[in-house]
Amino acid sequence: MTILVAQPEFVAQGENLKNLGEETNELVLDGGFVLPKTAADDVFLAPEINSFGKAFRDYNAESERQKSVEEFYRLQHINQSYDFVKRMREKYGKLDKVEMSIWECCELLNEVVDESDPDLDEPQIQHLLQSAEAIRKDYPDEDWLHLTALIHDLGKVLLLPSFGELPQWAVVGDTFPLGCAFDKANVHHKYFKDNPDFNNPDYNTKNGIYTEGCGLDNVMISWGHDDYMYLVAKENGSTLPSAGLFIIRYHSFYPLHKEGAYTHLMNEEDKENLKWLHIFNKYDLYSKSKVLVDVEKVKPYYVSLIEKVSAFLASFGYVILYILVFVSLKLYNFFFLQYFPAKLRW
Ligand SMILES: O[C@H]1[C@H](O)[C@@H](O)[C@H](O)[C@@H](O)[C@H]1O
Ligand SMILES: [Fe+2]
Ligand SMILES: [Fe+2]
Repeated sequence: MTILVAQPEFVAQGENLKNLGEETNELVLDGGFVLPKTAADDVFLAPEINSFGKAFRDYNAESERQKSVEEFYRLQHINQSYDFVKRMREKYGKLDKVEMSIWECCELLNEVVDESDPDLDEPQIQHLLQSAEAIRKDYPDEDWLHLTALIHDLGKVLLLPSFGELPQWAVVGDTFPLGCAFDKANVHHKYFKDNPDFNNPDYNTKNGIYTEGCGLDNVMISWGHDDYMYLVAKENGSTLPSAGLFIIRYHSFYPLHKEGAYTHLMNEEDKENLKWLHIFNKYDLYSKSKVLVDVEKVKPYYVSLIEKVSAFLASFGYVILYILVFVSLKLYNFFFLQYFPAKLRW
């Protein structure tokens, strides 16, 4: 298995489904997750209803849960302003909270439930494993994708006391850019009218402070678990391919990846990476289920994925390290730094 991928090659979905084998149109219900079973099937067949008996991401459904989700978006839309995001980026950019491994952090999500999500009210460690297990089945060789799924929502630890105990509106929910007009494609768009940026003439035009094609890297996106995890990955020197980092950073940016809004801000690299995000999104969304993953059962696989190269280092020892350090620092990175160091600064 290749473990060091500079940038994974994009394979059209039908191609990738070949490994599912059988030439049948039958659907397989697997822990609530429906997979298409034919190699000829180019179209991903997603489950039609979530575990509450509603359509996925139906923000207008009549239910108690939907009322609290709407209240969540009211608060989020009012409070996430350009200045707020700027302050959060500065504050959390210091990475002075704690030091812990990826798996330790996953376990903290046992305590976290996402109030913005109409499709899942299970502890978030379940969501990490449900999405990672689902994507692993269809893409068995793309270990960077398994790891990306495992960590994509880890930033939700921001809700916990040792990470600053931010309110839900500052951690979860769909994301959107600040510094330009709020697009109608955002769910519950009406609540933006009470956002301090709404009437700011610098911010309320289509491009606002940005230029067309400037690249999402240069855009201030609402603060939350996506940007925080991206920052942690980046600052800890993660060697995940750029598509993995893109998925982590923009997976909640539904107005863009689902509705096609704000695409004028993307550059060429963003467009390439978006193809992988589209694939990832199906697993992120449709794996949400009441059928829980047995954490202890799958733990060895994910722990070994996180630790992969440390084992390599231990077996070859310092002699090789000594030689390689002198050959080139790049080679050192290539052979010894897996996607993440053992302990991360958060
Ligand atoms: O409610 C959900 C949840 O917070 C997810 O983690 C996020 O990625 C989605 O965009 C959002 O709709
Ligand atoms: Fe998320
Ligand atoms: Fe997710």
